[in-house]
Amino acid sequence: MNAGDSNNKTMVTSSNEKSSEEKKGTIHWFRHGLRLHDNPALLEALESGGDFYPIFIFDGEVAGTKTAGYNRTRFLLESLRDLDSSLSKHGGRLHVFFGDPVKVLPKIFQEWSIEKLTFEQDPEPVWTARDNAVKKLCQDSGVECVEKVSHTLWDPKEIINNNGGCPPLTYLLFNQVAQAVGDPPRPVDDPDFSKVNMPVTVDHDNKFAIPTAEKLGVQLECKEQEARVNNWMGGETQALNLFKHRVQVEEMAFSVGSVMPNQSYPDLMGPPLSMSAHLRFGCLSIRKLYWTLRDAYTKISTTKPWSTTSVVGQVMWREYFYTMSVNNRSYDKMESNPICLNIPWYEDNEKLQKWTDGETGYPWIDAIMKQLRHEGWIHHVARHAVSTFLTRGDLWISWVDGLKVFDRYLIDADWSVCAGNWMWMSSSAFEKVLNCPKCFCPVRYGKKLDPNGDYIRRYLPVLKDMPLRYLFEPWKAPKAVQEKAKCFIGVDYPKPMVDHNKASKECYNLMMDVKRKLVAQGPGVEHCRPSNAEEVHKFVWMPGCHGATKDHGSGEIDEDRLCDGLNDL
Ligand SMILES: Cc1cc2nc3c(=O)[nH]c(=O)nc-3n(C[C@H](O)[C@H](O)[C@H](O)COP(=O)(O)OP(=O)(O)OC[C@H]3O[C@@H](n4cnc5c(N)ncnc54)[C@H](O)[C@@H]3O)c2cc1C
Repeated sequence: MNAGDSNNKTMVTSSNEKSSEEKKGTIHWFRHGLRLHDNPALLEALESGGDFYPIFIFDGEVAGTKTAGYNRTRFLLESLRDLDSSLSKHGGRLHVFFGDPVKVLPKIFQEWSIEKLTFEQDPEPVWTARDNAVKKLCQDSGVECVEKVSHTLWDPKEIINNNGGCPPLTYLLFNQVAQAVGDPPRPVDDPDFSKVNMPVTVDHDNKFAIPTAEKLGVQLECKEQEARVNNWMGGETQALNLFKHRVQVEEMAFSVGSVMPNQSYPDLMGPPLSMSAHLRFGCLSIRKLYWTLRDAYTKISTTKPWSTTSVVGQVMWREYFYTMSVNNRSYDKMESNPICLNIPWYEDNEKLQKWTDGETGYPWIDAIMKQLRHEGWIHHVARHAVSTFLTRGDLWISWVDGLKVFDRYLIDADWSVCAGNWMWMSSSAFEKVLNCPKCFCPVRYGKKLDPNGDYIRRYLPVLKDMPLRYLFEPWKAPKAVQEKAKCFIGVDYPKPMVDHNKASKECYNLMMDVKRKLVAQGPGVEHCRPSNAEEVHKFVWMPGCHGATKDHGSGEIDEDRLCDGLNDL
């Protein structure tokens, strides 16, 4: 047996209680990793020969279903349908069950004479109790249980062990530890179904069928979700098509000495190009993405080694946030989270609701929040805009509240990646660059990224006839202009909920207070934070913004020194 085999990162629970003649079936249990390619646990199942049963179990939580809104649920169901269709090309099908895996599995172990269960490691601590219970169940019932690492590039526990037992708290440190551990494994071969028999159970009652969102109790949240303007579709087939396209785009960028065109030249209006939701559900293998891009980069940029500034470096952010969360069940909280600073955020449900509903009165912020609800995906730069507005930029409301909203509406919302990004952006950093009211001004930032206002007009049709001059601050439009645009501010579209100039200065001073108190307390709490200002500049889209702040002691901020590069707006 392969227990503890660290080479191929396999963890096995086994028992010899029953003889192998009595049992011949193998189950591969899909949870994340909703793909056939680069799926080492699936390969292990197929290697066994005999009867093979691919399954998925809805237990009310799997793959983040507990908190998912309509768009993410639909994305998951599409991914399952795609998987089912791919399996049917090999003569099989996906068998879907409902209930607690510890109750569902014993029945099918018996009914299908199962001797082996395989699954991909779900590294986040929210899944540990479930998987430990299933491993124990296998042990008790004499079923070999094989778990393989392929949702992440490295086994997060290996990184933690190599960092002296604790997670690397900065991205820089994470990269150093990962480098010391060595290259991640390359993708494994595509599956070969020729050795197995896939019994397709007659299912007159459709009891193994993939349910609808309604059956799962998830309803459309608004009519725009049906329209699918930007058509994000789940499934391995979609993921691989998109991947092919993305590789071409990245290769083209490498060949002209550029990196990360998706982030450097944000296209808010274009067709979906992001792979994050496919990576989140495992429709696309992270190792396939990493190695294809790294190889392409190395081939083209022969002089410069691949680096953390390329899209490969972006993928490392995902690893970093996953690794940090592994031993931390409170990673998505503030008070009980040992790597998050406690900040006395305001509690203001009314303001939180306005932000959630896209009714802040700042069109740039509201358009983003509408897109989030309608389509389930918003660009990285848009995430910066709304996360800073909610937290340190304007409203001084906890990142945990923002996380809950993202976790419901984003199709790529990952328990650890989402919380990690919110924590990093909002609460635990005193980097001057992040404490920059002008950089994150909801008017200036929007003008820079949506210079013609097309994005705002698409997601806020109520403002479609507002002249560009007033589009980002429509409250300044004279009454006659509002009348002509058929949009009265305060009636058809809200007045700004806060005055950004005042609110951002208050937030700045509050953040400085937190900093002063922490400094006075002596050696600081080790917490998740940016490594340095340069990293913030790479992570957050602030072109030309140098973030040089000067606090005159009285809380007065020298705004001209805050972000020289944005003066041209
Ligand atoms: C407040 C906030 C919340 C976020 N929540 C999530 C989330 O729940 N899930 C999620 O996948 N991303 C999240 N991100 C990160 C980022 O916005 C998305 O990963 C990115 O927009 C995906 O676009 P892309 O696929 O074109 O990225 P690319 O630039 O092409 O990067 C390739 C892949 O690297 C990973 N990646 C890139 N940036 C990051 C990052 N900052 N952190 C972690 N992984 C990254 C993603 O898997 C992405 O698909 C969040 C960012 C912020 C500021």
